[in-house]
Amino acid sequence: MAAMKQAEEDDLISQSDYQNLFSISIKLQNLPHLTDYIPNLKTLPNPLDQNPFFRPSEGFYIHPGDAILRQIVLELPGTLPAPSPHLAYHRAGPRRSIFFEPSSVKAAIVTCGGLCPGLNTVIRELVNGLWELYGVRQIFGVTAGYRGFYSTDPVELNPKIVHNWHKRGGTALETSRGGFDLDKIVNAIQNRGFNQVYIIGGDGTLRGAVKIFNEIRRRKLNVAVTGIPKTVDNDVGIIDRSFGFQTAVEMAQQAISAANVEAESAVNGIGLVKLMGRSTGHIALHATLSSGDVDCCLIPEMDFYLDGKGGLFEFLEQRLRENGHAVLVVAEGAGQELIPRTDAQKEERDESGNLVFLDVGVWLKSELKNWWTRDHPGELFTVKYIDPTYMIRAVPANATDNSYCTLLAHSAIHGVMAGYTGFVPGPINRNFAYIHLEEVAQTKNEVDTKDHKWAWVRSVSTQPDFVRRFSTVVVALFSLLVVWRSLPTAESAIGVNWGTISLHRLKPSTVVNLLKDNKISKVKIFDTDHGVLRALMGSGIEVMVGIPNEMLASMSSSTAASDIWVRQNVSAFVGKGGVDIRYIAVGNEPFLTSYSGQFQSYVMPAMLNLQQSLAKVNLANYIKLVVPCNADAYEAELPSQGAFRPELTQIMTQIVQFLNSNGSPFVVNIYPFLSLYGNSDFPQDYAFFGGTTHPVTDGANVYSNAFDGNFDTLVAALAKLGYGQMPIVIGEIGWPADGAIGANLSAAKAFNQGLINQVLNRKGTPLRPGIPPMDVYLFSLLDEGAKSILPGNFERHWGIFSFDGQAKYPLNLGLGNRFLKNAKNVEYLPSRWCVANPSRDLSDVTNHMKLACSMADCTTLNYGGSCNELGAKGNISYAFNSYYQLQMQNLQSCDFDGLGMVTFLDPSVGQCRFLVGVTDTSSSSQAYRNWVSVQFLILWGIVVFLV
Ligand SMILES: Nc1ncnc2c1ncn2[C@@H]1O[C@H](COP(=O)(O)OP(=O)(O)OP(=O)(O)O)[C@@H](O)[C@H]1O
Ligand SMILES: O=P(O)(O)OC[C@H]1O[C@](O)(CO)[C@@H](O)[C@@H]1O
Ligand SMILES: [Mg+2]
Repeated sequence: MAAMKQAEEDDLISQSDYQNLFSISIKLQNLPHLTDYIPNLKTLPNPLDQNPFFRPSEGFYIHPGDAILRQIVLELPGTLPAPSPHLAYHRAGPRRSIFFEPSSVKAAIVTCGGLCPGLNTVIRELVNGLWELYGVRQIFGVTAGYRGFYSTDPVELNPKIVHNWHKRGGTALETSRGGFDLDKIVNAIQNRGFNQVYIIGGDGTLRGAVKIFNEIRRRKLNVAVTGIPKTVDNDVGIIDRSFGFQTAVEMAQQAISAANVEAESAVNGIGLVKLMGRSTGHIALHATLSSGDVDCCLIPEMDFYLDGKGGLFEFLEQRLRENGHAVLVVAEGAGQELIPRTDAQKEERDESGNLVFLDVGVWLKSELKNWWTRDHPGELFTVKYIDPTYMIRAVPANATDNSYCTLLAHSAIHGVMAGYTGFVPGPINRNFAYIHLEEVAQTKNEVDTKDHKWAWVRSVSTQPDFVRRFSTVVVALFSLLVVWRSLPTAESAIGVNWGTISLHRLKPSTVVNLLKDNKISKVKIFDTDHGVLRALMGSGIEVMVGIPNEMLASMSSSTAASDIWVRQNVSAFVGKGGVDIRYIAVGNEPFLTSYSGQFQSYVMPAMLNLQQSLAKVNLANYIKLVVPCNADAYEAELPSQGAFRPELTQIMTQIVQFLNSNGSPFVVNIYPFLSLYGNSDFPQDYAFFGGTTHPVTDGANVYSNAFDGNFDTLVAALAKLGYGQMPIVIGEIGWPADGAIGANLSAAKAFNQGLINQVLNRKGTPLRPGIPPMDVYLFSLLDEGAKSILPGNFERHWGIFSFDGQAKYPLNLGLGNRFLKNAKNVEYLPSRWCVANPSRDLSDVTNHMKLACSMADCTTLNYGGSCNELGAKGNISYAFNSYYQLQMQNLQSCDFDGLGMVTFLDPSVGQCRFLVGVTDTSSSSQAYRNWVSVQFLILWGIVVFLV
């Protein structure tokens, strides 16, 4: 009885929880409307008022305030889950007033990209809906995708023509990839007098639609644009699911059944089915769940491997032994990084620029055969490979998808007739909503391999998780912490430095997701920013935190100071579900020559105090103290003669002894770029990894790159102190992509990829052959626009990602993904830029520019930078925009005494990117902005005074 009462009480929500629920903040997402840029458009009553079948009753029309919440699962009682504020979208459906006179409507419908069941239904229902609901009579189909706008005449459509189309697969309008020519498309829309444009397509198409919408808005045309999301892969974000997806899953059943029959009817038979899904495995997952015949499902979101313990072959071996057969489903994008490719194949793209995949099914089939012949020579074995991919997407939609397509088309029409533009209609939590085109174009829907659906797939099939594990002996030793974590033969790992001296700072949780998406499992930060540490909690990522040089004096003063620091910054975060702190960097390059020894005497005492503090909280064996040194701590003509700088010999001896007794590695930062930058005689190719015409010969050893030479100089220096075997971690290494001659995208890519390949190939160096550095932390993850440019303008451009988490170039980190994945869910400010007003005389702009650039980042404008060739006006616009974004697009910040103006057209030219800021106003970015505002006032005062 008491237990029941308790359970009832647990189910009750207290009054305060209700208050909590109703006080949640909700942000209604922006939905563009024609009146945003064409004021005073005439409205008309909705003709549905007169429609005998509808006879709109109370509540029929959608009210402007009707909204759909994106997240409807709340956690009560207790704190509400992220995100805060909760996002809401305008509800789709007919409006009381419309902004188009039906007789003046000229609608265009186009389909782009690959096929998908239901395309013809959407076209048919657009035609029927426009015709029947609103009385529109001029409806045209644009043929063969985007290129059709300008290369062929459109075809006139009416309900009679489209009558049977929903029963046909494919698209009666034809489709294509490529052919996106913005000017030609918008000119054609304008010339042909289209005022409603319905664009049906996938992620690429929607990105194109965003550009068309922006251009139409720039030209202030009375033309509404909507993008209707099409994808058989179900990879479009925000909406519940895309049309055609259910049909595809249903069709896949036939292939899986056939594979099962073939497998069952053979001795040691394997049925292998490839399904579509370039970057997401939704079809494979759902087909597996509903079929019940599948033994193993492989999707792009999950790595797998073939050989060895826990691998695919081991699993299949067991299945064949138990059942005599097995069925394997693989999504086309799975395992792409495992398939060997020629250089040409690595670059091959389709007309739209999508990477062309190799056939994972054909490859798997051949690997399976090789495995069996190798391990079971002479034993019967059959693999039947079925590729139903085009059959699946070429069929007409099933009943569920057909009715979905109908609602989708009608939602689009209602929105457009009501004057909305630049939007996508789609179901969110089973209610149709209008979503900003750009938001949809940027969001991807991937399979969440941590949710219950994927867990269920694994539990039904008992397929492996394909996570490589240490042997139990190693795990036991590891947990006893007697293992020398830095065994010279251990796998090297690529990690990254995450610095936060930024003007536009991404949310820490966004950055942690970026790390996870890129499978980066080691990160080095320069302090113990609690926002960053909180975001890293539970991520499983190993972290090196840092104590800034300025704090060394206090750390060295007493164990009381180090106790507090450890308690507040380390013990408060480690533990189950916490941050996996593995290293504490005591200072950052504290022996740098330019510091003239100011931190030198604090390092050892600080380490000793910190070691004691760690011991008090039982962390001394798990967390290692290290001292990242710059490579200027040692010197030599030739690597074998390497020695620490004479004035450092004593302290280095103490440090190295300390590191050795605690099982810690030596951490060094090596920058071949700086050698090249600071020395005009330095042979350029020696800085990279592709071989050199200027090798360095050191006795029997020949060095072909600066990194190896530098590394071995350190090895020799350590050997002189008696620690030639000490493991070495590269704390920072990288190449900037902008801001100097030689700092560009291709050089940065060549250096970083060369380095990663060399490390992962375990080549080692002449003094440590076959033993690469223990870990390598790339410098850096993101650009930091607020860094001092004393060393050079390049200092703000070290990121492999730009400040907003967008990959600058394709880079294979060797961690499982073939390329870098961009940050997801970045909350940008609106797509607006501030530029120089072309109608104004700009001769008085100098002070404005100086001020803008003293606060915002203009380093790319200088010689060697990506925006160096903009010309005078372009430079001004760039400076204005950088400042405007820094000020969170505050309208006044684009004034510049009337010389600036806001534009909706992206002024970026070639590789010169005019940024749009991100909306996070948290922590240090805000602090920095406050700081710059003060500086601004001071500077402004000075300028006024000087004038
Ligand atoms: N970033 C972009 N900007 C402008 N147009 C684009 C962009 N990406 C793709 N497009 C254009 O959109 C059209 C369709 O793109 P794509 O071939 O990638 O198919 P999709 O719409 O993504 O559909 P799916 O991949 O589901 O078949 C093509 O005409 C292509 O040129
Ligand atoms: O062979 P095509 O027409 O380029 O299309 C193949 C691609 O289109 C899709 O069906 C939709 O994106 C993918 O699943 C597939 O990779
Ligand atoms: Mg696509």
